[in-house]
Amino acid sequence: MYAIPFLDLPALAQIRGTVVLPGSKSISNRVLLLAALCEGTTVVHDALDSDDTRVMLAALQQLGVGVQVNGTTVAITGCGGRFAPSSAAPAELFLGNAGTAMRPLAAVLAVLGVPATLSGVARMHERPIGDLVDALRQFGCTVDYLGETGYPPIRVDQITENRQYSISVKGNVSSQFLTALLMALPLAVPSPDDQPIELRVEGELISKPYIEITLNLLARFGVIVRRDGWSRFTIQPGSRYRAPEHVYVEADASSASYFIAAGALACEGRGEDDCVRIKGVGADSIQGDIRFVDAARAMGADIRSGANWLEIRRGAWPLKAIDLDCNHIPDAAMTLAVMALYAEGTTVLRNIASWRVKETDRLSAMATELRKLGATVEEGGDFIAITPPRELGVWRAATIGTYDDHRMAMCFSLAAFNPAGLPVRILDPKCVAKTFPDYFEALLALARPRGEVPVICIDGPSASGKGTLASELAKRLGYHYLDSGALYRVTALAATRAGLSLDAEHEANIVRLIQTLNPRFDDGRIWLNGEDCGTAIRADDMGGKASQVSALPGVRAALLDLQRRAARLPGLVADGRDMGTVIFPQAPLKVFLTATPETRADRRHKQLMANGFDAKLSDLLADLQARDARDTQRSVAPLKPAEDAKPLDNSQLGIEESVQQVLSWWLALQPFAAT
Ligand SMILES: Nc1ncnc2c1ncn2[C@@H]1O[C@H](COP(=O)(O)OP(=O)(O)O)[C@@H](O)[C@H]1O
Ligand SMILES: Nc1ccn([C@H]2C[C@H](O)[C@@H](COP(=O)(O)OP(=O)(O)O)O2)c(=O)n1
Repeated sequence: MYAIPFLDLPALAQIRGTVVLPGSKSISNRVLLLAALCEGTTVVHDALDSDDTRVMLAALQQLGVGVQVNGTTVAITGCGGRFAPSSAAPAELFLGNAGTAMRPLAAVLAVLGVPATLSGVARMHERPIGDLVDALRQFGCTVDYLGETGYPPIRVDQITENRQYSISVKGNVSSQFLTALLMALPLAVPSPDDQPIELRVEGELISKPYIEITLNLLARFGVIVRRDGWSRFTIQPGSRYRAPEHVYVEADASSASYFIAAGALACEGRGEDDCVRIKGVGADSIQGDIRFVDAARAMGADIRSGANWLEIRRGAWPLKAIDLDCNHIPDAAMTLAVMALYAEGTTVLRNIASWRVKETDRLSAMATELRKLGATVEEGGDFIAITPPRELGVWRAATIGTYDDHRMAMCFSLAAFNPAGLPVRILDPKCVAKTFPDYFEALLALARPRGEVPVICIDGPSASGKGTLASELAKRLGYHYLDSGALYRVTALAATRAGLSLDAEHEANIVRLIQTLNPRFDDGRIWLNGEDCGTAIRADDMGGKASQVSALPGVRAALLDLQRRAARLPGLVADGRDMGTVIFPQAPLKVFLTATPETRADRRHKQLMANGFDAKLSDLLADLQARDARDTQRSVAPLKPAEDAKPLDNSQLGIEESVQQVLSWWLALQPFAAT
């Protein structure tokens, strides 16, 4: 996950490969709650691990439900409808911004009469719950507003006897209200002698497919609800939830929409494997958003599907504009809005008033951000009409606001396929954690850049602070980091261990040795054939040895490809001696970092001491000067600034000042207009 203020996506050209999507949020949270209401244990497989499922699990634990998480497998030991919070005081449940937790939990607790308060983040307190509360009150439930009437936070308490068995609920604001009632009310009629409960939907029911998911899952847990059209549902007496032992969660169909769209935009392949392949969700899906497939086909996508897979290629190009009632796919419809940027003509998405009460006012947010890219957008009460930029010159490199809305962030990543070849800046990319924490990693693993992957080179002499600066820049930009010196150090370590002298006579053997080495860098650690060799290569004498092997032309050639392959999306910061001159000569920013020899020797001394190595300052100074001499005077790829490198002497600068300087150089090179 990219927990950084912004992520710059370089212009993307193509996409192909297989993606395994995380589990569906809607199914995961329903299944977790239903399992909690059963007697016995249900093992939920392939569950989504995200912000919204975490708040659900935390709430269930607070209510005394047994929860055991092992990756994406969650074992829930239910309470058979009798929650047992650990303390006698009302449970205080914090539900973040998860509508799929707030609404059903509120209903279940109210129907069971379990005293509790339910709250969330500020946006959750702006998302309506009044229609649900009105329905619950008809059934004798006690629900009070703790803030503004009609919105969370709320408090539920003991249920009263004053109940009706024919309850009306409005269907036009959020289908989650009906879902919540359908999940909660069976708890009230466990005996065959109970009265049936009739639920009447007033007004048009929106997002019907989500109700189908609910009914489907209720049946999986042993409760059959009778449905008459979409306006009357009957909860039968004798309803009891039964643990199905194992439940498999489908991959999220809404998350699939981004990869379906990306394939339609940028997978021109025709070969068997030359496609975007989505695993875990397909034609047999119970999720409403699978119908996004039809909408994407209508826009021109070439899609094949099996029971639980999809294969996507570009079909018609440019895409075809559509005019579509999107009431059945409110979430995935956002993806259509961004696909509209690539269509001929104006795309109109209708009947999407519910966008206004989602994670943010999605109608207004979508219109604002699409306009930043150069599109012409008309925003109505319940529709949006999008006309793409007229010509290439109208596209703009935009800084996309994401409004703490995962779908805004994911949708707008698709703008990186723009024909103008412009990058896209996504603000607060970590908001995808709501449903798909590794979304950007998954996208970037399959996408190819339109041009070169952006690279920042930091070259300079030993102990000038290259590694510190480069790794910090990488962290802040969400880029990969290449510590090229570590490759020479690993080579020196392996050659020394193999008893090879580090000279020209043994060059061929050292080169052969490199071919067998399999260094792996992960999370700041360096693995060599399964051994964590991070400490060994930092030993006092290993810098000098690395410098010796690095003077051998064969060694440099053998390590060349390995270094270039490190340039992966979304970008790379590389440090070494010849990053700017030899390895990445096309890099848009090259920095030549220096500091006086005394400063550098002093830094290295402190660093070694802090790491538990003993070293004498005067020896270090002498070693460093010898190394400078060898690195600058060798025949191949000597240490020297690239012609277009920016010099930075950080003798008098702190680490943060150096980072800020280079960041400001980098940001000044980007085409984003200030927003
Ligand atoms: N600008 C700076 N000011 C003070 N100390 C620094 C600065 N940059 C780096 N250092 C410190 O100097 C030491 C050597 O830095 P390092 O990044 O390992 O250098 P290099 O990769 O160039 O050999 C580290 O302990 C680091 O914390
Ligand atoms: N791109 C590179 C990186 C390092 N080297 C060589 C030269 C250096 O003296 C050694 C060790 O590099 P490293 O960056 O780890 O050394 P310092 O941390 O700067 O002391 O490797 C190189 O020749 N080319």
